[in-house]
Amino acid sequence: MRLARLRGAGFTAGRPLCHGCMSGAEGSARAPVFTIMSAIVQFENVGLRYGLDSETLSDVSFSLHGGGFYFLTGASGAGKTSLLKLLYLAQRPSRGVIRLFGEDVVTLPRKRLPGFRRRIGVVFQDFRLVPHLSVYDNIALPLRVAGMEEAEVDAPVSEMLNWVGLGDRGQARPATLSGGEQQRVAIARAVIARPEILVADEPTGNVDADMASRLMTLFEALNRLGTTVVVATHDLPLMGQVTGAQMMRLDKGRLADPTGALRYPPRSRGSA
Ligand SMILES: Nc1ncnc2c1ncn2[C@@H]1O[C@H](COP(=O)(O)OP(=O)(O)OP(=O)(O)O)[C@@H](O)[C@H]1O
Repeated sequence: MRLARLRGAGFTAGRPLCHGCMSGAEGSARAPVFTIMSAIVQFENVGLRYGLDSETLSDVSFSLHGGGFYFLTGASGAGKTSLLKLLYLAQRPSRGVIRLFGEDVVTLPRKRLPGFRRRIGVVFQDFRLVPHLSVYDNIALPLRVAGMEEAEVDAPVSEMLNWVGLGDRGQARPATLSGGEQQRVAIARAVIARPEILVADEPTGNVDADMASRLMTLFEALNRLGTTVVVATHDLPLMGQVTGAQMMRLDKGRLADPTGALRYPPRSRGSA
């Protein structure tokens, strides 16, 4: 079923995610082809406390809609990574309600969590590549976990390697790559299986401005195919690059707008 979903989304050999999306050839001004749908993520009065410390996140309430593109911003230590961890189910909140895909995931039995996690692609701030696997095998991992037949793995992986500019590094081990190259492998691995939600924590922190812009174009291409994208970043110009994207700002663990209302980033063409 998963494979059928990947195929349905166009991920078959010879049928790329997006011709030229890494070169910007598609152009970010093109209208999204995917209509924004009902709430896919809902936080209601969520609080998070690590141990006996005071709350890292307090009274966080917001809704994200299927097919949307969202940025999460805020100063260092504001709680961005903590919020994303709640979103990709690496952490349970201390209080409040979190619904993903319409289901309450706070009270969900543990055995059901992996099924939810598989629907979410994550670009971790510290990459978390598997050190003993090649770059190629790291990127192929989600397809293999999803049960894709080996004969079908090569085309999308090779294509993804080229998109992130690592076509000649497929057999390298992660430790032999630069930080920026490892980050691109982490992004390729997160997006290759077309997750329903993509969560990326500072995904452009280690790459130059040109590569950051190209990676954002890749995220936009994925978003146009229906993936809801959530990116934590400090990079305001990058936020303004994505047409129609909205942003939330965290300030010392609280949303700057406690109602959860979203804003358009400065310089976004969608903010007019
Ligand atoms: N596992 C943990 N145990 C205890 N405290 C933690 C843990 N993880 C984060 N914190 C604390 O929570 C606060 C928010 O951290 P978090 O990493 O979520 O912020 P951030 O906005 O992502 O910061 P940055 O932009 O620097 O990555 C910090 O004070 C941090 O020390």
